[in-house]
Amino acid sequence: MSEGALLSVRDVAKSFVMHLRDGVVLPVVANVRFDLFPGECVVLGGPSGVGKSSILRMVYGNYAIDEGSVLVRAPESGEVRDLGAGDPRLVLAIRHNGIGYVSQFLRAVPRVSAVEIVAEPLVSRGIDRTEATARARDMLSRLNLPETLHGLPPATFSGGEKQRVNIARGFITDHPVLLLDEPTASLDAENRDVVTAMIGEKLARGTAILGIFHDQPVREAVATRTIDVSAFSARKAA
Ligand SMILES: Nc1ncnc2c1ncn2[C@@H]1O[C@H](COP(=O)(O)OP(=O)(O)OP(=O)(O)O)[C@@H](O)[C@H]1O
Repeated sequence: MSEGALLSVRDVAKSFVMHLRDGVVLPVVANVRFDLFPGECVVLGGPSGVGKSSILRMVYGNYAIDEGSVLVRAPESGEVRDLGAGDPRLVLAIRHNGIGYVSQFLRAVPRVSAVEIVAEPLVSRGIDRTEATARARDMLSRLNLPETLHGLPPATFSGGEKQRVNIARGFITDHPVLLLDEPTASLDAENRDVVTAMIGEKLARGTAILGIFHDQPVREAVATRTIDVSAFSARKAA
């Protein structure tokens, strides 16, 4: 692992095997190799279908990898661990205090209010519920979610309202590495600016961000480096 990096992806390859289609193999990426350092926002670029989301999901342990390693530095001990080995306990431990993830869509939890969804990561890390709730409300207000919605379950919220609940939940903790999959896709210009500012604050505190941003103004505002995923295309190489 590179000196000072929080995440090192080393020679990762991934194919999808379509079991319902006679086991057809779809190679996606190969030889994926990059590092992520504190305070940088690395943007995954390249055309649709090239494998950007797949890389994020492999780094988060959602997709198993076929080859290579995903090395993560533990926040307290500094110990380096390989998520690519596919140990589910390690994946859960790293999600707890190592890597945060804001997916494109909020997983709707029935009957749980927006403010509880946002406060939950703090409560599960031992923060008092009253304080966690207050911080969740502040973050939702900063993202312009009307107070009347704070106490309601997001199932009936608009796409942009759900996305803001998702962003608030992902940003409320301080994971050293934060993965963002198109966090501003459904947002209006005002809320895009709020999220851009929130990303800047995370970077200033040393968080390392890896993300996909189709929205060009946001991408230009936040990116410190871009990786063109076409360079890792397994189909081109095949
Ligand atoms: N779970 C899956 N099963 C089978 N194929 C998949 C799966 N996930 C992704 N793929 C395929 O892998 C390729 C890369 O998909 P991916 O979503 O990573 O691309 P992307 O670069 O993020 O695209 P976009 O910019 O359109 O979101 C695509 O051809 C997609 O069909």
